[in-house]
This record gives sequence, structure tokens and C-alpha cells, in this order.
Amino acid sequence: MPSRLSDSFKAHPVHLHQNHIDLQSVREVPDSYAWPPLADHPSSIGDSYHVDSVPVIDLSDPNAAELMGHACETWGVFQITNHGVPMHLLEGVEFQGRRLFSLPAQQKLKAARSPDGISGYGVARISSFFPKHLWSEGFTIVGSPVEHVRQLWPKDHNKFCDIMEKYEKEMKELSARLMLLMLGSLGIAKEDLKWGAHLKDACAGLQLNSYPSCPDPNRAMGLAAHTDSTLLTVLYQNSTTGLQVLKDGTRWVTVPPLPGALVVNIGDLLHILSNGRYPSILHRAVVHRTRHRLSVAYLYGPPMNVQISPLSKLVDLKHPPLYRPVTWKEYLGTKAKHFDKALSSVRICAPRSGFVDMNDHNSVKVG
Ligand SMILES: C=C1C[C@]23C[C@@]1(O)CC[C@H]2[C@@]12CCC[C@@](C)(C(=O)O1)[C@H]2[C@@H]3C(=O)O
Ligand SMILES: O=C(O)CCC(=O)C(=O)O
Ligand SMILES: [Fe+2]
Repeated sequence: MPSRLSDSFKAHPVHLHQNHIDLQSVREVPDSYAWPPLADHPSSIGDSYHVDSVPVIDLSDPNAAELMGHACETWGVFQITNHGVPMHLLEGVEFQGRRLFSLPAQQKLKAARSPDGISGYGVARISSFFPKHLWSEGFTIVGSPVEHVRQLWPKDHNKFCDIMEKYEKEMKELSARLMLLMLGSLGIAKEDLKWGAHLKDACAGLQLNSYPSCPDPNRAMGLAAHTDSTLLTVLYQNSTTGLQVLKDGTRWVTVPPLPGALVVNIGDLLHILSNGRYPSILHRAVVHRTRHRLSVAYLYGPPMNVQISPLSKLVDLKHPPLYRPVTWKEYLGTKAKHFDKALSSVRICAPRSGFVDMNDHNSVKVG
């Protein structure tokens, strides 16, 4: 992704609190990290009434496109198996992530993200919207990570950079393939998309997330509830649970880690492109009492300056365009300013009466 995407944050620099507290060695949750108890919505774990779970789609299944369309409309998130990304690459990325986060705090801070920057080490940007700190740390890669990684390992940055580059290449191909399947199930062909020939020239980034084990996981928050700004996000999570999605605006459903599977979630830009047919899913990451959790999100967006608006084939008298055109660059700036109100700030048409707006998260207590 050209580094100019970072211009989106110039108007809203975030002077991030850096974790001088070493979360790995804390025995009690400090007050500045203590969130209200997490049971703000019932969780579906241990709830025998709700038996549905996030769909798992085998990409080698001849019905994969149809299953995906259904999963996109009803959930906005699904897991994929048989996706073709080699297991050794997933393990390699996890190994490098662990290697990075296990460095001493002072070393990691040498690669800190600048307040108006996009890449580097730090807490998630969204943390500035909450009164309490998040129980996590992250490393964002947009464009080449070499300069930041050189700060971490002055004599040995190649291995990390090579693996991340290979992973990004695989993810870009997979994301373009997923986009075609998802659009296909809306009756949209590559040719219907002005930038259809550029699906592989997408803007994208990698977000490595680390969630240390926590002495009181019910009072801490790994990553607060949010939607991604992307078209879609492909997430690798290690074997520790933590990712939850808000189903029907009422209950948190855990997305269980499945060996070798990847989680795909719809972001705000695909919600706009689909004229509201596919919801961008509200999700969060909770933490674990004894286990360290690691996740790697591939954030896939359109070429930076392409205008994203509801596809004309999905617009008619009954379905007027719900959103005005917006570029990813502009939308990231809007998100940096308005966070969970970003989507409604580009909305031009109210939902029809009786139509449940799955993306109206503003009535939902986030956290
Ligand atoms: C391209 C991007 C999407 C993202 C902001 C970023 O510039 C790089 C980090 C991404 C991330 C990952 C964690 C959650 C999130 C909301 C955040 O604070 O940083 C997303 C951003 C997003 O999707 O808006
Ligand atoms: O760690 C997770 O499971 C979620 C990460 C996430 O939502 C993100 O990086 O945007
Ligand atoms: Fe996310």
C-alpha cells in the first residue's frame, strides 16, 4: 500500500499511550486497564438455546460461492478451510510475531508508530476512543516494514521481512479470489466493477496483534468492539480463543480457532459497495487467564484513490443508494475522527421502515 495512505491520519494524530507497564508480568489488572465486566451482552458460549455458530466454508466445495453469499448476508463473517495458504507460512508468521512481541519493551518502542503515522509498534488506533487501556499491543505493516524492523533487529531484519512479504502476497491473491466469489453471489461480475482489473493492486496492510495472558480476563479488553474499514479482512488466529462477533446486535459469539483455518470478515467498504446487503461485522477480542494470544489481520482495501459507492446493479427505485462515494483514504480519515459513527457519516439514505439495519451499531454499547 503506498505510504501516502497514512496521510489519512495527519488531521487526527493520536498520541498513544505506550505500554510502559509490562503486561506479561502484572499480577493484578491496574485500574487504568479495568473495564466494566464483559457480560454487557450474553455470550453464546454455554448457552444451549443458541446453537448456531459462525459458518465454516470449505473453498474446495463446489457450492462455496453460494454458501459464502449466505454467510455474508446473515453473518458478515465466516471461516475458510482449504484456502491454499501453506500451513508452514502461517506457522512462520506466528513464529515471527511471537519473536517480535517477546522483545523487551524498550526495544519494541524503538519501532513505535508516530502519532500521525500508520506503520510500526503501538496500541491499536481505536484505543484513543476509550477511557481505559486495551490489554494488547500491535505492530502494523503498511508498505515496506524494513525501516521499523531494522530498529528491532539491526543485524537481522531479513527473516521477518521476507516472511511477511510472502504472507502478504498469498493474502492478496486469496483476498482477490474471495472478493470475486462474494461479488459473484450478488450477481456482480469482475467487469461490473470499474476497478475489477485491479483487484490484485489493492491497498492492504498487516496488523499483528498480541494479547498477553491476563490475571482477571473478565475485567480487561483485548481489542474493543469495532468494525474494520476494509473491503474484507482475513484473520489468522493462534489456538487460543478470543475473537467474538456480535450476532444480530444482541449476543457475542466466539469464533473458535480451527487448525489451519482463516477467518474472513466484511469491512465497512464492502458494506457500502453491496449497498447494505452485506453487514460489516462488529467484533472484539477478549483475553485469556493463562494463555498468550496472537492474531494476524490482513486488511484488504481497494486501490487508495478509487471511489467506492453502492454498485449500480444493486441500486433501483426500491433500493436507493445508501452511501455517497468515498475513497479508502478518505474513509480512514473519517474513521480516525468519528470511529463508530464513520459509516453513518457517509450515509445518504435512511433505512426503509421495517428494514433491520445490521450496521446501525450506534445503538449497541461497544466495548
Ligand atoms: C489500514 C488500516 C485499518 C486499520 C487502521 C489501519 O491504518 C491500520 C490498522 C487497522 C486497524 C487494526 C485494528 C483495528 C482497527 C480499527 C485499528 O484501530 O487499526 C483497524 C483499522 C481499521 O480497519 O479502520
Ligand atoms: O485479534 C483478533 O481476533 C481481532 C483482531 C482485529 O479485529 C483486527 O486486527 O482488526
Ligand atoms: Fe478488526
